[in-house]
Amino acid sequence: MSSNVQQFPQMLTVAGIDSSGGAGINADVATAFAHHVYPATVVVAVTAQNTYGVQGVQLLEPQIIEQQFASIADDLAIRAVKTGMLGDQQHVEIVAKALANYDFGPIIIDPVMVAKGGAKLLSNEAVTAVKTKLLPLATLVTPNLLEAQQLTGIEINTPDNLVTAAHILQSLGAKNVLIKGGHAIGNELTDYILLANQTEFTLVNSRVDTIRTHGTGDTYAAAIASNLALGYDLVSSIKQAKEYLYTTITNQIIVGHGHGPLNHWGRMCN
Ligand SMILES: Nc1ncnc2c1ncn2[C@@H]1O[C@H](COP(=O)(O)OP(=O)(O)OP(=O)(O)O)[C@@H](O)[C@H]1O
Ligand SMILES: Cc1ncc(COP(=O)(O)O)c(N)n1
Repeated sequence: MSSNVQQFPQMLTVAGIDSSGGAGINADVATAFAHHVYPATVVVAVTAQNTYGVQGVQLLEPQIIEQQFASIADDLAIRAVKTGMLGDQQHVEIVAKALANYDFGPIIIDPVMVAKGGAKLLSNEAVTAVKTKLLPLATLVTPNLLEAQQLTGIEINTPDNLVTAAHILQSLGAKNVLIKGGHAIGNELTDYILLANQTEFTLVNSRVDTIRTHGTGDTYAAAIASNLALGYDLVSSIKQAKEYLYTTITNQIIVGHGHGPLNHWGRMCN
């Protein structure tokens, strides 16, 4: 019998597990596989959640988090990394230290703070650690509007404020900034991107009328990281990720009774 050996680029996600499978590491792994990228995982938190909300959170002990990083760094060839839910200040600091210590390629920081259902996934005290320890490492930071407000301290209620917020995020150390517009009011959603070379662009799409948007932020960042691992430049990685995300939202699947997960088979449906 002949065997078939293949190699796929490897990416790493550092985040929490979602028992309902829709967000966090679960979304990241599904996204990576859909991109033909191999996902490694550092689990920072285990959550009990479903499409109605988050019922429980358990942050893992620092030692096992550090060991996961070391195990991966000793053996795999990671070409891009993304972070998601990190929980509290201590865990943000552990992750920042590991990311500064190991070379996993470009670093995408998705500063997850609150789940769709309103549960807090990052403590208030941890926001300072995200600003001072994680943002300086970020190749790209991908806050939603509320997270961008928290990190910059300014209210984003005009296009000018959005641009100002992106510049503040750069001044905190993030090389490139993507502020997501999913939480805006209205049917036209705009993501604003400010690149390291000071060029800017927007990605605009219409709002799909659905409540099945559990894990959109994770999926977006994981798709960008997957595209970077595949060797695409940052701009095309972002644009392709946005297209991927849109296929997962428009081709809906029914799971649970609340904010259901995305459809990572979406591209196969078109
Ligand atoms: N109903 C929708 N229709 C189309 N696109 C959407 C919809 N909801 C979110 N998106 C897109 O998904 C991306 C992420 O949106 P959002 O701003 O909600 O991020 P997020 O809050 O980090 O996501 P999450 O709530 O999953 O953590 C954005 O590009 C946004 O335009
Ligand atoms: C483990 C984990 N990570 C991230 C999210 C955010 O996703 P959403 O805002 O769609 O609930 C989540 N709910 N759970």
